Amino acid sequence: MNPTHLPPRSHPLHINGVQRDLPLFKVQPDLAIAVLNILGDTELTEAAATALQQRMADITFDVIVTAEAKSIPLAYALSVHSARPYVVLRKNYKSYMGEALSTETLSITTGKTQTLYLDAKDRAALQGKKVALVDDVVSTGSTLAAMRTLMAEAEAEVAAVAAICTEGDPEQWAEVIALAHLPVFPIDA
Ligand SMILES: Nc1ncnc2[nH]cnc12
Repeated sequence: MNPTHLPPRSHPLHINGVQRDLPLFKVQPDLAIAVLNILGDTELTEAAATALQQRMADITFDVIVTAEAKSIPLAYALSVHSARPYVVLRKNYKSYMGEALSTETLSITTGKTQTLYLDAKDRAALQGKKVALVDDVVSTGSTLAAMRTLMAEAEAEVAAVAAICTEGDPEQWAEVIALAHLPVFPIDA
């Protein structure tokens, strides 16, 4: 409890010299999360990409892979910093994606099942390549598991997993290169 005995309404985040107060958002009747949304936040995205690029400097990877939508700016910035291309796993199938691969994931923010698609041209580009999986927040691991499934089907090797934040149980995410950890916030009945 904070001094006023009210539950916190935001959570501070410090990334490579940039500070933000993340608003708390109820995702289940008994649980809130501190929401990180880098869309439109160039300063935070750049700070995170710079720090992650440094942490990944010794890792050999050919392509960055992320999932739509909030982490696309991070993948783009990391692509510029590392001079590697990036691939976005899509949440909706479009006809131009050809014979795409697909798999399912459960979103903590929407509580709904989503499908991730790997475009046929990206599938060809990833075959036999080493990839760095990138996300804004690794939370339940559902998106990460779906990304791993698609990489296995595309015959790409996962060389690294990187995120701005992990969330929940920190020990579960020891393999993830992350810049901060977010607690989750149980809500009393
Ligand atoms: N704390 C968080 N902020 C934004 N997106 C998330 N997805 C899962 N946890 C999240």
